[in-house]
Amino acid sequence: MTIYTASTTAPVNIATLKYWGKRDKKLNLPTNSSISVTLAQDDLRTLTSVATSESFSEDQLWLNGKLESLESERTQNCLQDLRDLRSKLELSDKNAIPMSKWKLHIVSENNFPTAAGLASSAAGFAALVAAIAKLYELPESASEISKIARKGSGSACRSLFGGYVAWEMGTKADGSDSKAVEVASREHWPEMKAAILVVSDAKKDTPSTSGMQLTVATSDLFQERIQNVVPKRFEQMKQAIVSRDFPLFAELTMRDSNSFHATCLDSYPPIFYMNDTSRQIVKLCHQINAFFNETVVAYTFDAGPNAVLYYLQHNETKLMAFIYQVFGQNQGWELKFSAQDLSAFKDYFADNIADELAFEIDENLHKNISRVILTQVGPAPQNTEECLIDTTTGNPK
Ligand SMILES: Nc1ncnc2c1ncn2[C@@H]1O[C@H](COP(=O)(O)OP(=O)(O)OP(=O)(O)O)[C@@H](O)[C@H]1O
Ligand SMILES: C[C@@](O)(CCOP(=O)(O)OP(=O)(O)O)CC(=O)O
Repeated sequence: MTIYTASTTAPVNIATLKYWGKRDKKLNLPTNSSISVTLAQDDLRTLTSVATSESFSEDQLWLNGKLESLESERTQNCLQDLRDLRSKLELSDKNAIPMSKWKLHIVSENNFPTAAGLASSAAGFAALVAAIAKLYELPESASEISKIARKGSGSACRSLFGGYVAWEMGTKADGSDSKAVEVASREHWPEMKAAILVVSDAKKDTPSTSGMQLTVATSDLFQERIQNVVPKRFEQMKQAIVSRDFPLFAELTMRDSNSFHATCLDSYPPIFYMNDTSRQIVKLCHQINAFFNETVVAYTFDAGPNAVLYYLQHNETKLMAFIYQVFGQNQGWELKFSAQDLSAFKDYFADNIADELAFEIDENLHKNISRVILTQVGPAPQNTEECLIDTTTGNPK
């Protein structure tokens, strides 16, 4: 019996204008539009292989080597939509293989911790949907496919694109206009880099889905955010990206992270995603920008304490002089920087910063960080020849 396979890698994306709140829980329709930067896949990615064959008896998912349930309504919605599109294709092309009726085997691996607030669900659902779309040879555009990933996890729709991405909230009740679109390609602004400070013990306070439901239901501040703050910011941030205006992009990003976490605190009972370490990092970023009298860094925090710092390549030495000074003892530096780069950061700190410093650096801050992930803006999901499925058995290799 022939087994057909396809494999795709998909990226993580980190929002600079946050999605927080649903107007429809089943379809994952948001209460505001959002914007994100797609990160490079050498550092953070999901690899998903899918297989289908007339001989398979049930849909199965292996995630990081373990069988996982495919029962969740969200996953079922994704599989159903993909099968519907395949079935449409089969009706229009009598030679098409009737795969839409066959079961699927899905094998997926994340090269980073799952469910640790590193947007694994975004990369995970984007990879799942993109791999099946490839297997089914669907002709639909990335924006169309993003609507299916959205049903898996809202933020996953943005991982269907590389570079700078908007999720347009849409207004229709059926969600047909709630999709991801490209704001600018990676090539438009390739200088954008990201440093993720993974805060130890990054256990989630409240899952995103229930957290945002609570905020929608109880926060007064949230109404102000979605009605007056975000719509304006959405346009400004797109403009900042198009014109490569880092100071504006950075200020909007930091303000939006703060605004999102303020609505969490304003929920009742309150939700705390940031912790003391997160707050110290916020303060440090403002101190760094004030020190240089220039915006060299922007922070943003998702539904957890990990910090994502955005900065431009040409400011790397200035920023990393500080960050390496504080977090140099953490893991992750050698993966991206040579010994020469690292000593350049040290020298810059010693020669240009140490004597001028008007604030104290907390020498213990690194103790609350488990590792540093150094990455940059990256491309859309990629087809790959690497396959996690044994093509003779249809099971994981
Ligand atoms: N490769 C994958 N394929 C399919 N589903 C995945 C994959 N990776 C993660 N998921 C799904 O996403 C869930 C984790 O999502 P969760 O929102 O809890 O964490 P997160 O995405 O890491 O954090 P956050 O969304 O707050 O950044 C997993 O339990 C699994 O159901
Ligand atoms: C804070 C966020 O990261 C929230 C992401 O929420 P999810 O996309 O994980 O939520 P569900 O749609 O319920 O799966 C902000 C963002 O990525 O825009």
